[in-house]
Amino acid sequence: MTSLVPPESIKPFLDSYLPQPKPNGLPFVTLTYAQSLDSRISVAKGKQTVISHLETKSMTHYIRHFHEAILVGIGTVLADDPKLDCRYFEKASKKHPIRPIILDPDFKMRSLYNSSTMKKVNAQKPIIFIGDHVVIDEVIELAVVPLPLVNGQMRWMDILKALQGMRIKSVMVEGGAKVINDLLVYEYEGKHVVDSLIVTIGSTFLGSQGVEVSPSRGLELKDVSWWTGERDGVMAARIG
Ligand SMILES: NC(=O)C1=CN([C@@H]2O[C@H](COP(=O)(O)OP(=O)(O)OC[C@H]3O[C@@H](n4cnc5c(N)ncnc54)[C@H](O)[C@@H]3O)[C@@H](O)[C@H]2O)C=CC1
Ligand SMILES: Nc1nc(O)c(N)c(N[C@@H]2O[C@H](COP(=O)(O)O)[C@@H](O)[C@H]2O)n1
Repeated sequence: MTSLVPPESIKPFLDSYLPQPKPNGLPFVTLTYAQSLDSRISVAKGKQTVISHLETKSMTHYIRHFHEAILVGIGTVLADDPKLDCRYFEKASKKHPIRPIILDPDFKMRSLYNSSTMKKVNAQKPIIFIGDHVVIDEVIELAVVPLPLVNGQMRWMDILKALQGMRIKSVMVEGGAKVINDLLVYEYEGKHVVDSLIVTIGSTFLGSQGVEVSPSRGLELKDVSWWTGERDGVMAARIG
């Protein structure tokens, strides 16, 4: 397998947004995704849509290289059947292990995992965050973390503390729309939990039927930087 190598100029651009140890011991959270010019991340619900050009797709793998875990919601798994691995590596023999984390309150992965591409290509088994109502009375090969649901939702701080308990020091959150829209505005004790926001903007419109990223309220960004490539732009920033 050949490594996905981003353009050289992306590396210094990303440098100050990559994970660093946090004084509170919680995992460093990078929120990153690719959107169209009309703020859509896919053409329709449940449809996988390529937005990133190769230069920014390879950037995503480069960013994965600096993280210990990669998190998506079950909606993304159902739509994309993702690999959630890291295909940027400096030595062919040294693949970077990145642990897939899936928010799956009803444990749909129980029946999906065996036929997934993830199982075929990714040696790192996912950790599934499930609702604590789920009954498991058979032997399963997946690692599950039951969490309480409040109005059907796991609290983000519960998720982050559970990751901290597993000694995971950095997590790259990639989507989908529900996860992104929630996390953009989530605060704990008055503070945002996202440490870096890295958004690829593809040179395309996906139309009004597309799955939209638009959080429930506006928010200010700081330390904003831009990189522009052949077809895509990338914005890196911090929230709040
Ligand atoms: N362009 C991009 O960068 C990306 C695009 N996508 C696209 O996004 C679409 C999927 O988006 P969504 O349907 O919104 O799916 P999603 O991946 O955000 O998953 C939503 C589901 O995850 C679970 N979930 C999320 N947050 C939770 C919480 N706090 N507590 C409990 N359960 C939680 C729930 O079951 C919820 O229905 C797909 O079309 C996919 O292709 C996904 C990732 C990245
Ligand atoms: N960076 C980026 N650009 C796009 O155009 C995309 N559609 C996505 N989607 C995300 O990448 C995951 C699939 O990638 P792997 O199979 O894991 O390599 C998918 O699940 C989305 O999270 N990302």
